[in-house]
Amino acid sequence: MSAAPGRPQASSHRSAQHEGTPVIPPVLLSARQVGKAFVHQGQPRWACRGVSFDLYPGEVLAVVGESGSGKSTLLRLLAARLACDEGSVHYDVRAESPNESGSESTGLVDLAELSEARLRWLARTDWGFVEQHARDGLRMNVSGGANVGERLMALGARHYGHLRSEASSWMQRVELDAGRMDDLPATYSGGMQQRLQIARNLVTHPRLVFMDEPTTGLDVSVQARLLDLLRELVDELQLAAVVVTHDLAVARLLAQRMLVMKDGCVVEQGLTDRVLDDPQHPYTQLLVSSVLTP
Ligand SMILES: Nc1ncnc2c1ncn2[C@@H]1O[C@H](COP(=O)(O)OP(=O)(O)OP(=O)(O)O)[C@@H](O)[C@H]1O
Repeated sequence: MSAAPGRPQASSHRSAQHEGTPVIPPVLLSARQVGKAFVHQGQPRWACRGVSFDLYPGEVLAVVGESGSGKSTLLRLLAARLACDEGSVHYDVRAESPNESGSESTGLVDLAELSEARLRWLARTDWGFVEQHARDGLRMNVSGGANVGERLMALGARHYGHLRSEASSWMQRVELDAGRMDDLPATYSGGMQQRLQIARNLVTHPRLVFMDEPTTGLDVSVQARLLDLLRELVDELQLAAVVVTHDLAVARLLAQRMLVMKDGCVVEQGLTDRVLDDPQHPYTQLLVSSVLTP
């Protein structure tokens, strides 16, 4: 395992603890100088570059910026859906993840060093990924209940009665009528599909959920209720999340911290209230004032 740079080592934690300094919780996800380039008209062009931050368990980070600023690319790098061209992403891998060779590391591990089996395990159990368009995150040809039960089956659950009862209870938890569990998702409204996608992701109690514009494109009233629901679930389940949004109100409501991206780079980061109430970078000031100005 290669340690992420720039982080205090275990011994310095111990001495800080000794002196009565508050103990820093272990990092869940760590990005260091993360970058990705795509070829555009024969030339590589950086979609995002030089992004660094640490995310702690139970913490919600919003990534904001205008269209094309690199938010979704960053999210896909963090979730190992894309490989970094520069830098690295480390994740706190649990001991119970599959370890076929018996030699794979646990603790904070570089995602680039994980086997396909371990990455698949993370994606199906310890992580969730909520897509902007629910149909990209659902299996549209199986029932709503099967969509929720599927991730449990990936963990080895086979008892049909248990799978149905878990699916039913999660559907109710996201305010869906459990009586619709045998219906195909295509027969659900957009807001219902999004709630189903959230249930599908949370059924395995992931520690980290990636969300790409989770409420964009829905009616304003549906959006407001969905945001409340997400906030309740994040609190109740102590989820860590990285939420990509162009909507500063979503960042304010869901996230304790935020990154502001422009042209693939982070121009400002900090506590959400501080960044939104006292933006330092001219671009953040512009974003904030464009929302406030009628
Ligand atoms: N698969 C790809 N191939 C080529 N270029 C890409 C690819 N994905 C993203 N890009 C480019 O990378 C840049 C950043 O795109 P990205 O989708 O990450 O931005 P974004 O901030 O999420 O935008 P939006 O809010 O519109 O989704 C854009 O210039 C985009 O055209």
